[in-house]
Amino acid sequence: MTAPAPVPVAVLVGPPGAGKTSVGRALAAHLGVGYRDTDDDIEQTAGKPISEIFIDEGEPHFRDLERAAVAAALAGHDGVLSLGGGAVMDPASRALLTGLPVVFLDVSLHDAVHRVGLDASRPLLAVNPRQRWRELMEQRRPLYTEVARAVVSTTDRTPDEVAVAVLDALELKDA
Ligand SMILES: Nc1ncnc2c1ncn2[C@@H]1O[C@H](COP(=O)(O)OP(=O)(O)O)[C@@H](O)[C@H]1O
Ligand SMILES: O=C(O)C1=C[C@@H](OP(=O)(O)O)[C@@H](O)[C@H](O)C1
Ligand SMILES: [Mg+2]
Repeated sequence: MTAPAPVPVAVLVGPPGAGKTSVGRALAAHLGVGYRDTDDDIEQTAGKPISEIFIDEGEPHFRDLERAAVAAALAGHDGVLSLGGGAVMDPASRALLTGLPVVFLDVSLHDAVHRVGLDASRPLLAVNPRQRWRELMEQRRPLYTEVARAVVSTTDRTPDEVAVAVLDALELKDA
């Protein structure tokens, strides 16, 4: 008999600057489980930072790597998983999220841009970050909402406070 495939205990989605990576680490520590981030997996596969993938091969290539990274992580991780902010744009990735404990980390424009505006490591926000972030969110908010079992705001909260709110939202408090 083959062992059942691992299922992540929580999957975090949301826009850049929502705090997916910071909250994901805090949540994994609270739960005593492993942490995985598809952006880290992509950088490992490519052997270079995301900013360089965008410069050298362009966004479509990054999205191909991201689709593969999401599929691999969802099939092979039983801890906390954070996705890159644009991962939900891919229909195949959205389909893979069906039925999983997905949390949409929401955040105000003000807080997000304060956290990551003009950040060279996020090429999509490298120019005119306020406008770019607003446009990204207009396009993606329905997708984050579609895949999520719960929505948790990270505005005016520390990553630890958000992690506790995620535990609550997913009813993992006694886990
Ligand atoms: N709740 C928070 N309050 C203040 N700063 C935060 C919070 N969450 C994340 N940050 C900071 O914002 C930046 C982006 O956070 P990160 O976790 O990488 O977000 P994401 O993965 O959603 O893009 C980092 O510098 C991080 O330290
Ligand atoms: O929103 C996006 O399209 C992106 C978000 C980034 O991850 P974070 O959401 O963790 O910042 C990273 O995957 C890449 O720069 C593209
Ligand atoms: Mg991140």
